[in-house]
Amino acid sequence: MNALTDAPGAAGTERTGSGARAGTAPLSRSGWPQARRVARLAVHGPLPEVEVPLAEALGSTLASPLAALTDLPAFDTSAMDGWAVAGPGPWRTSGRILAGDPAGRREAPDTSDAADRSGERHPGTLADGEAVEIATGARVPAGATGVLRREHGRVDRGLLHPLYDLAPGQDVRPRGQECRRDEPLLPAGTPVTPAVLGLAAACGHDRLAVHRRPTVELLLLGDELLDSGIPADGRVRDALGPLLPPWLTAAGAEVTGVRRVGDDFGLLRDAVRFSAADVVVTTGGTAAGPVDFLHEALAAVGARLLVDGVAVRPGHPMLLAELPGGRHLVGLPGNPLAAVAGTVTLALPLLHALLGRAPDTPRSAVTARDFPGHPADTRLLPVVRTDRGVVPLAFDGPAMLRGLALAEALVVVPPGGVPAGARVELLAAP
Ligand SMILES: Nc1nc2c(c(=O)[nH]1)N[C@H]1C(S)=C(S)[C@@H](COP(=O)(O)OP(=O)(O)OC[C@H]3O[C@@H](n4cnc5c(N)ncnc54)[C@H](O)[C@@H]3O)O[C@H]1N2
Ligand code: MOO
Repeated sequence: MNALTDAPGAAGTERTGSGARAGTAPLSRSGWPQARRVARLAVHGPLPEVEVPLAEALGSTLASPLAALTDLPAFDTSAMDGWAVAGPGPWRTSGRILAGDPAGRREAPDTSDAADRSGERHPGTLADGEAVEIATGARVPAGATGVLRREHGRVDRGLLHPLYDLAPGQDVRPRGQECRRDEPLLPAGTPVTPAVLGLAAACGHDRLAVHRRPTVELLLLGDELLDSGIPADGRVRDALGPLLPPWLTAAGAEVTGVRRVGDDFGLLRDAVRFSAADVVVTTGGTAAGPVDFLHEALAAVGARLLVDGVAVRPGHPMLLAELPGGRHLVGLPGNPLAAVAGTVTLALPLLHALLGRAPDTPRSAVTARDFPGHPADTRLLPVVRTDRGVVPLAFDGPAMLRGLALAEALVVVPPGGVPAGARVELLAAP
C-alpha cells in the first residue's frame, strides 16, 4: 500500500475488533510529537548512579558534573620543539628537557654562569641570556620567557640566534590554560563519547560516575525470518537482528540478548513476562494479522499501554507499554523502515530518559524541494544533504532499507507536507 494513501484519516482509534487486542484498554493513536514526549516521560527518572572504569563508560551518561582533578596543562608546557629561552637573544644554550622529565631536570649539567651564581634559584631556572633545548610537551623551566621553534633559530658557536622576533610567552601553554583544578568541565546529563573519555583521562580521572546503562532484550518475531542465506520460498532475511543491536548499543543501551521468537502466543507471552531487561524491544506482530500476538501477550502479562499506534508513516502500529516491575516494552513494526521509525520515535527517547541524558538540541535543515506530506500523519524520510538543502532518497517504502542505507538523516515532514526552502527537523539515521 502507498504510505501516502493508506491512512485511516485523522487520528483516531485504528485497530478495532481485533481479537489480538482482547484485554488491553483501547488507546487512541498518538500524534508523533506526543508519542516521543510520552516515551521520554515514561520513566520516573534515570537509572541509579554507578562508578565505572573509563573503559566501560562509553555510551552512558554523566550522573554528576565532570570536574578537573588538576590544572590543565598541569605545568607550563612547550608547544613546540626548539629551545626554552629567557630574555632577549642571543642565548647560550645548554642541556635538554624532554617530555616527561620532572621539574628542574636538565640532561646536561647546567654550567652557565647564571646557574653558578644563583644560590637561591631552583637548579632548573633559566636566567636571562640562557636557553635550553626543549621538546614539545616538556615542562618549560622557571625563568623562561618563551619557546623558540627549532626552525626559527640558528646556533652558531654555542650561541642561539633568533631568526624571528619572539613574543613574550610564545609557544608556551601556560599551566591552567584549559582549566583549573576542581573547575566543572561538563554538566551531568552529558553523553560519554570518546572525546569525553579522553578529556576525563587528561584531567586525571580513572573512573566516572554515570547512570547505569539500560539493559535491552531484543525479541525478533516471525516464523518467516531466516538468519542466514538467500531468502526464498516465502521466507525473508531478518534485517533487524543485524540493524538494531549496534544502533541501540551506540545509543547507550546494553543489549543483553537477541532472540528469535516464533509465531506462538505462549512463547511470546513468556518471553515478555520473564525477560529481565529494563527494556524489551520486539519487532513484528504489532498489527492485526492472524499471528500478531503482541497486544494479546501484553494483556496477558498485565502490561499498561502508554502508546498504541502513532500518527506517523512509516511505522504507525508502533507501541510502548509499561510492564510489571517497572520494565518497558517497545513494539516495533516488522517492516524494517517502520521499525527504524519506531526506534527513533519511542525506543531512543525512552533509553535516553533511562540514561539520564539531557535532551538533544534539535537539528534542522532546509528542504531543497517540496516534501509532500501525509494528510494526517507525520512522515519520516531518509535524506541526504546537498548544497541546496536536504533531498529525499528513493526506495523509502516501509519494507525497504535501500534509501536508508545511503541516508545522512531522517527528515521529519509534518502532516500536509512542506515546500522547498522550509526548515525541517532532522533525526540521526542509524
Ligand atoms: N490490516 C492491517 N494490516 C496491516 C496494517 C494495518 O494497519 N492494518 N499495518 C501495516 C503496517 S503499516 C505495518 S508496518 C505492518 C506491521 O506489521 P507487524 O508489526 O505486525 O509485523 P509483521 O506482520 O510481523 O511483519 C510485517 C512485515 O515485515 C517483515 N518483517 C518482520 N520482521 C522482520 C525482520 N526482522 N526483518 C525483515 N523483515 C521483517 C515481515 O516478513 C512482513 O513482511 O503491518 C501492515 N499490515
Ligand atoms: O507503513 Mo507501516 O506504517 O510499514 O509501518
